[in-house]
Amino acid sequence: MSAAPVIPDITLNNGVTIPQLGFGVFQIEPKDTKAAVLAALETGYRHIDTAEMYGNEKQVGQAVAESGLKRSDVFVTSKLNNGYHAHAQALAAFDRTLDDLGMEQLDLFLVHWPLPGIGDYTETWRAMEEILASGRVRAIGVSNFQTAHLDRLFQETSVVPAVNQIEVHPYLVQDELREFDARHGIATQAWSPIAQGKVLDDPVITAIAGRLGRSPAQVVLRWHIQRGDIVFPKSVTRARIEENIRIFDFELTEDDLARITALDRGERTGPDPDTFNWVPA
Ligand SMILES: NC(=O)C1=CN([C@@H]2O[C@H](COP(=O)(O)OP(=O)(O)OC[C@H]3O[C@@H](n4cnc5c(N)ncnc54)[C@H](OP(=O)(O)O)[C@@H]3O)[C@@H](O)[C@H]2O)C=CC1
Ligand SMILES: O=C(O)C(=O)[C@@H](O)[C@H](O)C(=O)CO
Repeated sequence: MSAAPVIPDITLNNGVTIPQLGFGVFQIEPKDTKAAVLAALETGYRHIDTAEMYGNEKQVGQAVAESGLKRSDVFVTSKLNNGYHAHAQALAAFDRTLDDLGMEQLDLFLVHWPLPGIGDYTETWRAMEEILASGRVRAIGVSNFQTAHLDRLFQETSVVPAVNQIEVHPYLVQDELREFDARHGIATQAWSPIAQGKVLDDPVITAIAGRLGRSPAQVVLRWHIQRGDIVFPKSVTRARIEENIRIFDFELTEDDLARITALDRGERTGPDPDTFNWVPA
């Protein structure tokens, strides 16, 4: 196989850098996770996105440890699960995440969901600020926060989140929230970047892919990269893991970008953050 592509870094608002393309592990069974993450690291990915909710932090940690790479060469993100928003529980959950990953320090820790109907995410965020101050995580951020949730954090807490990880793909382009993030120095991370496959047979995308001799997934991932977002497609399929990283040797035109953005139809594949208040039993 040819040399691994060079993946650009994005500099977060506290100076920490993160590879713009990573590898997501949602819905990868624990038994399959180590092999998938090792395949991604062998292919050249240096950024893994996991969460306590995914039940595979241990296997992510094992893959990083067994990869032969230095710990500092791999950027690892995890997320605080929904049942642990209270201050003491958030601190304890972070300890468990580090233990499960088998790491001394995490690169990025996120509040997974705001849960506006049940918790007080400002209390949660103060716990995150304490974790940051402890030096055991290099950056903290949020996930699925809408502008009103962020505004409340700005008013009542001190540290501006480094990232906001939200659902973004051609059927949910989220330009208003992305612009709000950017105005406040928050990097946007686009989850479900290919909408779990739902956008790949769209005629606009297949036509651009055909013209460029690329796959639909490569075109969509390239659209995210040129918009400046951070992405981490998931796959357990070696050929797709390799395909999804080979997006740094071609460019979409301004017209391609605009045509893909115009596919927006406000369609979510996942829950709506304003109404999602699920906590594990
Ligand atoms: N913060 C949050 O609330 C959320 C965060 N996330 C994060 O975002 C990551 C990515 O999102 P995810 O929901 O997994 O969905 P993705 O948009 O990454 O799509 C994954 C699906 O697409 C398939 N696929 C991957 N590559 C290709 C390809 N080149 N061609 C065709 N099909 C392909 C995969 O199949 P296969 O594996 O069989 O190859 C899988 O079914 C997650 O893994 C997680 O890390 C996701 C959801 C919510
Ligand atoms: O994958 C994630 O990070 C999620 O938060 C999702 O699992 C989300 O909670 C969901 O899809 C629930 O049905």
